[in-house]
Amino acid sequence: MEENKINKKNNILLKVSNITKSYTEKKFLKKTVKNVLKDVSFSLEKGKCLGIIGESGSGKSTLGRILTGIENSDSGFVEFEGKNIHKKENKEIKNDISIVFQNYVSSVNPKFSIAEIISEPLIIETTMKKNEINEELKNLIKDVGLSEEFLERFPNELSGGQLQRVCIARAIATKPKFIMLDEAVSSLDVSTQVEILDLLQKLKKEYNLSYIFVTHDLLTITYICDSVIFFRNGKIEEEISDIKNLKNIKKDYSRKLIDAVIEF
Ligand SMILES: Nc1ncnc2c1ncn2[C@@H]1O[C@H](COP(=O)(O)OP(=O)(O)OP(=O)(O)O)[C@@H](O)[C@H]1O
Repeated sequence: MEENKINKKNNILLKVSNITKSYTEKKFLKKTVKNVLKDVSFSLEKGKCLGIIGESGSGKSTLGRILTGIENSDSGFVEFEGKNIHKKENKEIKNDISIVFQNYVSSVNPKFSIAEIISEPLIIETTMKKNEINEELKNLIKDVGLSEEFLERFPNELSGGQLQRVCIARAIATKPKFIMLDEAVSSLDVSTQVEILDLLQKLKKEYNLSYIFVTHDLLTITYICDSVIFFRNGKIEEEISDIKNLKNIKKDYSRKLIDAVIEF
């Protein structure tokens, strides 16, 4: 039992402890403080996919920005392999973390070719030479299920699903250990969603990745995640550590989210 606990501890990739975050809003010269995240704690095991589901405005994207180091929390901390990601001396952790957003169109520069879009992180974050980058681009585009000729194209010449594949290729380019997927399939039609989720499953194995999938869609979670957190008003309402036990949820709010899917 004790050995189990130690193994589990060694296997933690991301540990989130007591995160709080508030924003101050000005309305008609009056300042109001909105508490968006309230004492949020959880962890992600290596090689796993954790789903975070909640209603619109519950704070999922804010949490995603804090977990990836884009934004600071007011209190609490996020550790990646035991190191605080918000400390300057640990800034190299950023290379181990990537993000894929819902809006693939605004995520890319329309004036850049697909080759330029995918190579951007390789140019910024690695010391690879031009010919090495060109070779790597061919591998990456193939790994996301597109042919080499796509490298010459521009974003407006791709479908939504193809462009999201390009964003995924860019996200895996520097071989991160962790990808935050923020509503990454929500803008796609259902059959393309399944294709992208299958691709993410394949890449998870090939690249040894761990995911957090932030979404309002339970079907996406049941398709790809190992565990799920139900998020409400900036707080964890309930956590199911094995997605197979989803039927054992206790809280009314989680039940409501599940029933909404079943009715659909
Ligand atoms: N930079 C900001 N300044 C002020 N308020 C913000 C900011 N970012 C988020 N908020 C507020 O924080 C709350 C949570 O927003 P967030 O985008 O994290 O929720 P969400 O669960 O991801 O919602 P959705 O699913 O609609 O994207 C909202 O009320 C939002 O208006």
